[in-house]
Amino acid sequence: MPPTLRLIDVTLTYNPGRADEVRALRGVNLDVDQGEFITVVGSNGAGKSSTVQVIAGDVRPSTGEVRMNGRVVNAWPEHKRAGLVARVFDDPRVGSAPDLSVEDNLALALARGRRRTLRFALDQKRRRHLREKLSELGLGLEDRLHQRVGLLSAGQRQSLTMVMAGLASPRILLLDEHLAALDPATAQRVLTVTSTLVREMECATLMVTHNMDHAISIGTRLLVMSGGVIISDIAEQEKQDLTVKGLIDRITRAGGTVADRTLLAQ
Ligand SMILES: Nc1ncnc2c1ncn2[C@@H]1O[C@H](COP(=O)(O)OP(=O)(O)OP(=O)(O)O)[C@@H](O)[C@H]1O
Repeated sequence: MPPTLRLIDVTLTYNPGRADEVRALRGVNLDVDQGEFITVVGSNGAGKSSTVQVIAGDVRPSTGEVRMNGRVVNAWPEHKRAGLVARVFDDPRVGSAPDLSVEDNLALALARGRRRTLRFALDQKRRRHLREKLSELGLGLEDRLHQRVGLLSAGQRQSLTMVMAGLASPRILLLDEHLAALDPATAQRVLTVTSTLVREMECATLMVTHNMDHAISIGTRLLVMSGGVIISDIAEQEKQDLTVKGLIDRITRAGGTVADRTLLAQ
């Protein structure tokens, strides 16, 4: 079976041929299988977000191929990939509709997952199931099903976005610095939620983070990017023994730099 996600020699050049040309990706090769949970670190401008954008379909690679379940998807716009790819952004306000209730947001996500063949409203059984699912997160969301999402805290809202991503049954989940806007204690809680939900989803997951502790403590594989390429690909076994200092040493030895804000986040 082909990998769920495959990047073959992907390059991305912004503003080609102009004075402000930037070679954001210089040949990224990556295979991600179902169930793999990859954390991605790297200094500012390393190409992490560009990689996520190329996978999400925000931008097309300049050269190379993006494959999903064996199919080349370079030319697929974002909306065509929506059934396969779910994405959680750094801004907790982005992933859910503030004027709709928690329940209506969940119903929308569920409908998206079933490719809109489902009735919009939740029936009793599904409502019970969702309430159980929310209560497992330990954030009190199960008692706020009828409240407007705009009233939730940032951590609750980001957790809700994660649950919504799960309901859409994606094959690929992209977490683009999704903890960056949260205070450390909330980020830790949402990290636990992330771990639980990603395990249930069994998709191919990429999580971009500037927090080395998070990158080490969660997931099954760790990638380090620098200068538009992957400079280190660390498997689960090796990752388990890593310390933050060990990882930073490793990045420096591989020729990468560590951003100030990464160091500050430790
Ligand atoms: N729309 C754009 N137009 C021009 N250059 C861009 C654009 N987006 C990103 N870049 C440049 O591409 C390079 C890679 O950026 P990218 O955002 O992928 O890095 P990153 O690893 O996510 O960095 P950060 O951690 O700072 O978010 C950088 O030099 C950046 O300035």
